[in-house]
Amino acid sequence: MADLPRFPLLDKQRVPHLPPAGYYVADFITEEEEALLLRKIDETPQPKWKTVGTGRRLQYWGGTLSKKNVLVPEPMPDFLTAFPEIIQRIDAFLDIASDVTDKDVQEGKHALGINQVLVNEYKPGQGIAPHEDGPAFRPLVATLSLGSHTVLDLHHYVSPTTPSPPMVATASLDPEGEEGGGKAIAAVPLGHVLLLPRSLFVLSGNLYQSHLHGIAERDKDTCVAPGVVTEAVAGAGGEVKAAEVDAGAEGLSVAEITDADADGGGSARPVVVANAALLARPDIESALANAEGWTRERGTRASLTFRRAERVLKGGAFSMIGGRMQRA
Ligand SMILES: O=C(O)CCC(=O)C(=O)O
Ligand SMILES: [Fe+2]
Repeated sequence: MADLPRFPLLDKQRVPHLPPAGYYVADFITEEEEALLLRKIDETPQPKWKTVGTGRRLQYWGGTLSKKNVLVPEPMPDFLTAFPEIIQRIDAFLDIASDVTDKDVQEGKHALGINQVLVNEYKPGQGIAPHEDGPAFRPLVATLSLGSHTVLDLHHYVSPTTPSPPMVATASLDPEGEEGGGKAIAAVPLGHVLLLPRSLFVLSGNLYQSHLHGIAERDKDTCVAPGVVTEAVAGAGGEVKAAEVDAGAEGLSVAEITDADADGGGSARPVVVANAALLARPDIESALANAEGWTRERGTRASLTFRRAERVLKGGAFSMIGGRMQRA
């Protein structure tokens, strides 16, 4: 697909204060479906798991990329295609919400067209270094959160020639967080999104292609809504800094608390969550509107990231034998 589809029906779910575009959909699945998916993920045999970074575990379904960024396909498991039929549901949801035509869909041209699912499991204190998912995938991914909330941080690059650049960190361009990429990123994220269990977060376009995302290694999070002046901030002399967001024509800015993310570990200094108004949880939304904010310990969270590798290895000398792609 040459152009990325637009999502007119998701306007109300568009996360404000962020470059285009992130969409937050609360309660995409039921608690029963969440429990079933968590059980199936947990039951996955040991060899399917890979441990990376600080102990985070992950699984790939649908195949992995070759060195040339071509997906070597493998069948999807029943728990992602049959019960719950979560892959079809996310594709249908994105098709309906987008400007993709019925004819396109009948011809198999979906807005996303999921062909790979990445499962990450995070224990409290675990995260994922800021990274890009990269050009091998369509710049449209959907992530389902299970088991616990987390806070997703969105980061931007800074030019090394910027006069007095802000504190910088080195980006890891490897989604498994094991290789340093070398490009300078701003030390303070440009925004945060609170991901509650059962929500679907859609990351697309500029936000996918020109920014990074990551999860800080914390045991608990304290979050506030945009515009709330917290005690921590007031105590620090009201140091609320407006981090200019490089949002192209939109020219947005996000209130950002100085150093809110600089200290990891168990710290729970407040982060401003851009999707505070989209959570569909009045109790959490009212806590976010208070100076004390909403504080919650992280539990074990599993996320499923649904994406489309643009290039897929076709038949030829290979075929599906015994459930795996093998030389025929
Ligand atoms: O767990 C998440 O929400 C993000 C996972 C992610 O960014 C990745 O694995 O590429
Ligand atoms: Fe990612």
